[in-house]
Amino acid sequence: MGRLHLPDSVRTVVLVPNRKGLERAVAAGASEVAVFVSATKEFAKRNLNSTVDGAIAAAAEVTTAARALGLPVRGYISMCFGDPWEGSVPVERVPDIAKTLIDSGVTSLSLGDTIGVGTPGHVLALLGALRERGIPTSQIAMHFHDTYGQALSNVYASLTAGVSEFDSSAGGLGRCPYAKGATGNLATEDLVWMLHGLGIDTGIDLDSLTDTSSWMAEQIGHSSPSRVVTALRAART
Ligand SMILES: CC(C)(COP(=O)([O-])OP(=O)([O-])OC[C@H]1O[C@@H](n2cnc3c(N)ncnc32)[C@H](O)[C@@H]1OP(=O)([O-])[O-])[C@@H](O)C(=O)NCCC(=O)NCCSC(=O)C[C@@](C)(O)CC(=O)[O-]
Repeated sequence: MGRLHLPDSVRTVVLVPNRKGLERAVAAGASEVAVFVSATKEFAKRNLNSTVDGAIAAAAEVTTAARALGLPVRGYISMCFGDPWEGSVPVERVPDIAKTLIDSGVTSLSLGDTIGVGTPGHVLALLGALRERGIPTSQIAMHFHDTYGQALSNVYASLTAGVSEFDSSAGGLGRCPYAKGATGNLATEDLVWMLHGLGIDTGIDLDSLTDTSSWMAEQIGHSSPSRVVTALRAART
């Protein structure tokens, strides 16, 4: 992070698994930190070398310390929809974890469809269950992967339920190396194209973003899975 020269308008949110991570993020100048837990036992073990409850306890400890420093904290819950080893994750499993994170002081939640198996019906059922638990959509971001091609539909369903914050990655690059079968996050370009089509101003220059993610894809040696990047590049030839 020390080598990034970012404008003040850019928020750097750093995933931290424990106090050591928090200390390193603060030293690097992070403007926000994110703790991350799992709705499934197997991923808690593989991703955090912990149990579901152990990871939540560690996240609560980091949250308390981060909040004492005045840092916003986002609480990620992975595997909210399905898990490669445990299969479909029942809706009722997530609200308790979400409520515990909120009660521990996180300023917002991000519900992860880590392996991209979620569908709009499941998204609406999950957001409804959280609303019934008293967790407003204003505190919820959604984190979709596009493994089954459902990410944009899931965003649209989330928008209809009142969610206005979504995670995505430039060019759809990046994936979680600890989740078997996980593909890249929802591509920012695909998300922005849809949002602009809905008349939602993102402030993002799609052509510049496409240039950047095309350059990134070249640096890491694999093409961007983003349909919009592919289409915009083809339209320029
Ligand atoms: C949590 C641990 C460390 C437990 O791993 P562990 O082995 O149980 O931890 P440990 O306390 O025994 O430490 C092992 C070594 O790591 C060091 N260590 C310990 N902590 C840190 C730290 N923060 N920064 C740097 N070094 C650290 C520690 O100092 C020690 O070093 P040694 O003494 O052996 O030289 C490990 O399981 C881990 O790093 N997990 C995170 C893996 C990861 O980055 N996963 C991807 C995150 S993205 C994601 O989860 C999905 C999400 C959130 O994006 C949304 C979604 O799609 O679901």
